Amino acid sequence: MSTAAGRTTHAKAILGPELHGRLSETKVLLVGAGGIGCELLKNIVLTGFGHITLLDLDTIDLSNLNRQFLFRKKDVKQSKALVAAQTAAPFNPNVKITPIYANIKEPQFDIEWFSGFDIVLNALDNLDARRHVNKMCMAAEVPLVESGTAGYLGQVQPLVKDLTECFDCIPKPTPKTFPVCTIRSTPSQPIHCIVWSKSYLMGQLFGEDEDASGELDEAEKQGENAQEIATLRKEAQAFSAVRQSLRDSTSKGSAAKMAFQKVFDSDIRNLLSMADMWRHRAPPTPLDFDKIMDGSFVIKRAVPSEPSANGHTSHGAAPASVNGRPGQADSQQASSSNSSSSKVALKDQKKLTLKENLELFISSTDRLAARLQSGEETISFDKDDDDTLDFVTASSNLRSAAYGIEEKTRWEVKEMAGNIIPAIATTNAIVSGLIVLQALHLLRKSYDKLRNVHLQFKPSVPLSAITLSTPNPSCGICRDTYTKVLCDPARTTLGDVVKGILGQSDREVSVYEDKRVLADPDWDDNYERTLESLNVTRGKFLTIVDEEGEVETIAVGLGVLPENHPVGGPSFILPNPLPQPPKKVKPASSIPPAPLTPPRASLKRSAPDDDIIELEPSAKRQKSAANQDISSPSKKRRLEEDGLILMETADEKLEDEDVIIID
Ligand SMILES: Nc1ncnc2c1ncn2[C@@H]1O[C@H](COP(=O)(O)OP(=O)(O)OP(=O)(O)O)[C@@H](O)[C@H]1O
Ligand SMILES: [Zn+2]
Repeated sequence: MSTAAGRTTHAKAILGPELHGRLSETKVLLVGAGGIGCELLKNIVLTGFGHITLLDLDTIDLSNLNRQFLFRKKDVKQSKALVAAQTAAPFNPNVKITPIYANIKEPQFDIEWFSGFDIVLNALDNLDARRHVNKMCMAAEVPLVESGTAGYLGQVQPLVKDLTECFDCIPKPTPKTFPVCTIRSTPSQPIHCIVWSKSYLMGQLFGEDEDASGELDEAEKQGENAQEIATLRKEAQAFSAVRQSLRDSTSKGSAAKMAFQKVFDSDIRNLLSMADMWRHRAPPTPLDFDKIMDGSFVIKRAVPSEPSANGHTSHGAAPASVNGRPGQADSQQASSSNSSSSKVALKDQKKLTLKENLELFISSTDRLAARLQSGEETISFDKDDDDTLDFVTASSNLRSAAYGIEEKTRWEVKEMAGNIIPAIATTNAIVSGLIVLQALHLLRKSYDKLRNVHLQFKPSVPLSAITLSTPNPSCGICRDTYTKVLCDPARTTLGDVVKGILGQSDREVSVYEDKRVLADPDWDDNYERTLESLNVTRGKFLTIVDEEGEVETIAVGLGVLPENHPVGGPSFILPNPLPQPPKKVKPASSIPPAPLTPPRASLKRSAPDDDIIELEPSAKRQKSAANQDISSPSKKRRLEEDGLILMETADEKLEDEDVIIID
């Protein structure tokens, strides 16, 4: 349609004239101009939102162009927020888009700033920024729509202070980890070899000179096999000669062979000497550098000395193979048949032979060694650094060959090592549409229509909409009573703020900034100090915790004095009226009460630089028992790391489910 009137006809008919009229006045903050953000910006511009602030800290990368349709090749390296705003503004002549190229965590984006919006839409990709925006929205009492996608999965969650759960009401599961011994001596899956290579071997050869003993001490405490730990300790110490050789420019060519022989031959022989370890699992085969190079290497897959109860080994015992090609006696034949198929396969998607992996190991080790010799102090894995990706591909595949595990292509290694789940433009588009629907419910205040919507891999019910839960009474974010103090931190003391906020109340309190304890009832030295000297400045929160646990915590957001504040006027402005935190809801009896105060003994200090200690504010340590057992199926790992909890399986808990009603 060519005219502005024509452009809005449908939106007006669907939304009704009242809401449609209001949208042009609505102030929306969109955080993130990536995969979801670009789609969402296009949607809200076309829906008729009139005042959009778009914020993103990043510049456009070539790899964004396949799904971030507001960007073109010429825009690479430009600010995402600026280019997205320029591209989308002409979609609606009545829209005003304010792009900001910055990190949302910067101090100028304080409570006051957030309060200027009617609604906030998150299109972020990390837990830290999501948690930050959640807290700011709770503090400023601005409704927020949270979202995320991972491959075919997606989620949209509207969050309103005091009405729904906030983003932090449910603790997020920690990323999946593997036991040390699985990674270091008994891998059974390709991912174990990849993690070993990128997190352990890279560190040992090219990282800081550390002996990794802390990790092994911890593993021993956790009850992992003591003899195995002792072997691993010896193995770690023996890295120093290889490290030196890699850093020595006269050892050209020999360092890679030395590293190979240590890691794929002698370390494996050491492990094999521990007979117990291989009773129920197939033992690895030490690799022979020279024989692989001349094509005569034979992997004889041994079987465990005792089959396990179900008759299976922990990883399949493959038949003998020559240079990594099962059942092929002629290695030349193996590599030539492989190279003919590789003509059609893309280079990165081709599985390498054992010899090709060894050659890649040598060349990537040489390249990384040359970088160390020319002054780079440490090198760690980066999926976009070809040298490190080649090294991790080659070394993880060599380890896989030794353990009879399937090898992976460079492309697959990049995905697995970089924790990459391919981003799918369609998923982002669906989720962006759902965000707008939830935003419209919020703006209408149709709270009964709000839903937590999941896009799931279930063809019969691709979308499920779940009724929202009420806030978790133990949440350390949305149960706090938020207020703000405008001040000049160079002239305002901690005591000015805390005593000012408490007013007539004689409650005993502890005061925190994030995890730092600044004061408690027995220790008030810092009350005399200025906020600036305590590094408590604009955008930060002072948390005032009631020692008796009778009333909820007060979180004081610090802002700046207004521009028209008289010079020489008071150094701070308290809120009026003062905050009145509600009585604390007692946790359910099954939940052990969290300690309400930090241990007293640790709070007594004399030296001035001891004036601040780090602790979790007690109110934040309470967790509901019901929230403790969230499991994390590996397929969903990335999304969960990003803080979105998905349903376990597609068939799961749809009692609350209802079909999304688009109105
Ligand atoms: N603290 C933050 N402040 C502002 N913007 C942020 C912050 N954290 C993340 N972002 C932005 O959120 C967007 C998330 O988009 P998306 O998940 O598509 O990531 P991407 O970086 O574009 O793609 P990929 O990670 O797949 O390469 C990114 O543009 C990123 O710059
Ligand atoms: Zn909460």
